[in-house]
Amino acid sequence: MTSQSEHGQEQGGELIPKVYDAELVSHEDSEAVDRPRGPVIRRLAVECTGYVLRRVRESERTARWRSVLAYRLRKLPRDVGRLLWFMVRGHGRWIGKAWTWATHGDLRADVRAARLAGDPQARREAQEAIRADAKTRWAKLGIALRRSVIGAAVALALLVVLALFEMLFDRADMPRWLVVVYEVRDFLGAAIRLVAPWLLVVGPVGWLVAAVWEGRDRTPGAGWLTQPDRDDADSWVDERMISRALAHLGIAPLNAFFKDGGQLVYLIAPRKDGDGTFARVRLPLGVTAGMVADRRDTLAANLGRAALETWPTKADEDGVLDLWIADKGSLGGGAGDWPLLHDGTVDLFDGVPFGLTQRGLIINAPLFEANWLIGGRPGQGKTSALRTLTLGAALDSTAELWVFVMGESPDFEPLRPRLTRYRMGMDDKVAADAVQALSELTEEMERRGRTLGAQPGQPPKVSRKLADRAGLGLHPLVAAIDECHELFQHRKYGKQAEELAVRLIKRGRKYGIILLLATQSPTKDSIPKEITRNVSCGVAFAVADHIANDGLLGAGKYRAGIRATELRMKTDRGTCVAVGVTDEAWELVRTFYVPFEDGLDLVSPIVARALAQVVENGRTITATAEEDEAEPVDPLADITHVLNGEARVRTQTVLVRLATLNPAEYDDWTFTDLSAVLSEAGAEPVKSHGVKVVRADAVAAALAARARAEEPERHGEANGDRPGSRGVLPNRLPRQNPPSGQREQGSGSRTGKSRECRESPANRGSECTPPDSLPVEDDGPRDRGRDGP
Ligand SMILES: Nc1ncnc2c1ncn2[C@@H]1O[C@H](COP(=O)(O)OP(=O)(O)OP(=O)(O)O)[C@@H](O)[C@H]1O
Repeated sequence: MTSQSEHGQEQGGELIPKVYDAELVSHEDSEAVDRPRGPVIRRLAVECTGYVLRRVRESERTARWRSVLAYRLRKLPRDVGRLLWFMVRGHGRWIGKAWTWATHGDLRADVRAARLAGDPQARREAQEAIRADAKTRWAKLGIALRRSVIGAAVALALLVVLALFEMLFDRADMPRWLVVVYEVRDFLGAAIRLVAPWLLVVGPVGWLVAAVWEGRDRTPGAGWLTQPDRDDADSWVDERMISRALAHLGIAPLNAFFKDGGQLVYLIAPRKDGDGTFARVRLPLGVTAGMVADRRDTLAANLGRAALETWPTKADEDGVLDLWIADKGSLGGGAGDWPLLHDGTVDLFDGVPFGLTQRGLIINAPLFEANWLIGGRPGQGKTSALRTLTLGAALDSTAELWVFVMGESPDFEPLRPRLTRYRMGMDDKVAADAVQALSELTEEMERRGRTLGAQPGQPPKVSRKLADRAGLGLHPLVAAIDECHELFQHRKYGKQAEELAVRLIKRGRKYGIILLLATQSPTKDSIPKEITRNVSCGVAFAVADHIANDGLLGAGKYRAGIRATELRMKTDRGTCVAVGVTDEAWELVRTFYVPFEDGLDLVSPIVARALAQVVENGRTITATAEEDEAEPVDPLADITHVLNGEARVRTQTVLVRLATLNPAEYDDWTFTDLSAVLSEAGAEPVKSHGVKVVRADAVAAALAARARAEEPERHGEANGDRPGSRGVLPNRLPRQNPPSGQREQGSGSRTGKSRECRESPANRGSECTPPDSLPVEDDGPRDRGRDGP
């Protein structure tokens, strides 16, 4: 029991402690009480300090201000000297202004000008203006003085009366309003006593600050106050630098603007943008972005940059300047390795890695729903760029690729196994095949239109899903034509090629037909205007003039400062100006380069990968990419053929027969052409019965002599590289010409190599040649090779 009363009561078998004194506390307070106090406070302090320190350290602004502060401390002596100089100059300017005011300097200048101009009327008026001004000035001064004296006298009289009244009467006996007046007087007196000593200090300081302000540097901007001494000072561009550079361009309205103390409005203050600085400036009245772009060299020099590193272009309005300035030297060096060099695939609907922008970002160039026009002076990287795009397309296993090279160049040889059509050469046959291909592409476009229309929901364009359905034949079809000016300027096929290409460019995009054109010569004659107008992606490597520039990039681009004329031959090889490849108005692109030259072939492994992908994805493509190369036209052999075993045939008849045999080649032949070929071979036409005839024995002798002459040449070729070839071709390079045996048969017939037959735009609906077929007689399109994957 005793123990129960001391320790508590027992309830239900449990001992309840006895409470002698207590206080009601909340749950939180009780928790706080329960926790040991010391560690909590310490932890809180540590956490707070850590948070503050982190914020301080992380804050970019703090870092910047620290750097500015350190810079200013280092520059303190120079700044103090500068401020002193401003103060002196400020006083000087005030004195100058006071002197001008006091002596009516501006009006006197008018008098002087009138005297010099010999205009007595203007002079008299200016002198009268001085007199009137002086009179008004003194009158105003008199009024101000009078008002001040009267005011001071009234105030003094009031104070004296108040003082006397206070001497005579006690304030307690005064009426309330009078007490208030005394209180106001006392308050004002106290305030003046308090402020006066401060005024003695603040007054002179304010005076000095005003003098410094008056004497401040009035050149544009005020960056000197904040610009820190940075490690990357070379890259540092600020408003002051830009304003100063613009102020010294020699553009009259800009000069006047700055002379009058104008300050430019920066719609976007200079900010880091990739490997450079970007700013957007509203230009003053009378100045356009084009005027600044015209003085790009001076602007670049003023900014301490190369012209290529300075890009003044028009923003949305003519009066707004977009200025991008590269960090010094950042545009040197190539774009690095192509991201798909060693692995990776492409979805053509997403684009192909093409190069690095000036901002250092990779451009995934759009291919689907796009057409490209690539151009520039020789040897600047057009073909390589075209090849990179085609290689990218090859890595999309659904894409079908056609390539036409209108010149003797092996740049696309390694791609051959992946190409559905490939023609290369300078002869008319390649041009004829290219036109044929364009014509078939337009037919294919119509077919695709019908196929799309038959799909549920009538989709307006090909989608990835539709392209993947092999049965529909809506896969991406990329047709690349290198040196396309040769085609568009072709005396026979040029016009037709132009019409077909324009139709394809205008309408083929949504059907997955993509045209890539590259040219050395982007003039208005070589590249039809309609093509320039309608291609979505324009790429200009170094070009010679504004005509070529706008021919590739679109009208008005040169004017707007988007200029590939600034790119230097050789130095800027591989760098181009491109429009339409990103959402930006233009890009300066360092293109990726996949080498195929000097024995280094990195293209073939990619093609091998592409082929493997095609097989892996269940598409059918065989290594029979070697198209049946057309046998080069052999006029001598053709003449023998049309002589038909007759001993003599009239030249007129030979010409008619030749035109029937091969209209593409001989349709426009005249006697001169025939005679030239025969004379060169030593079988010139002779006169017989008053008409010119071709003698069969002379032609046969000429053919035999040629065969004898060619024999050692062929042996020589077998033992070494062919002269004039660019780059080293892979071993598996297919034969370009038919075997000599076939040539000697000289019948003018064409040979068709073995190939597999699958459905393709080219052969869809037509009969296929069985594998290992014998020479075919047909003269129609001969490169109906294997289909697209
Ligand atoms: N992006 C690049 N980076 C580095 N070098 C390049 C690049 N593109 C091209 N080159 C170099 O320039 C050379 C010429 O390139 P390419 O054949 O593509 O020029 P082109 O403009 O097509 O010339 P042409 O008009 O004579 O056909 C290449 O062999 C290569 O050495």
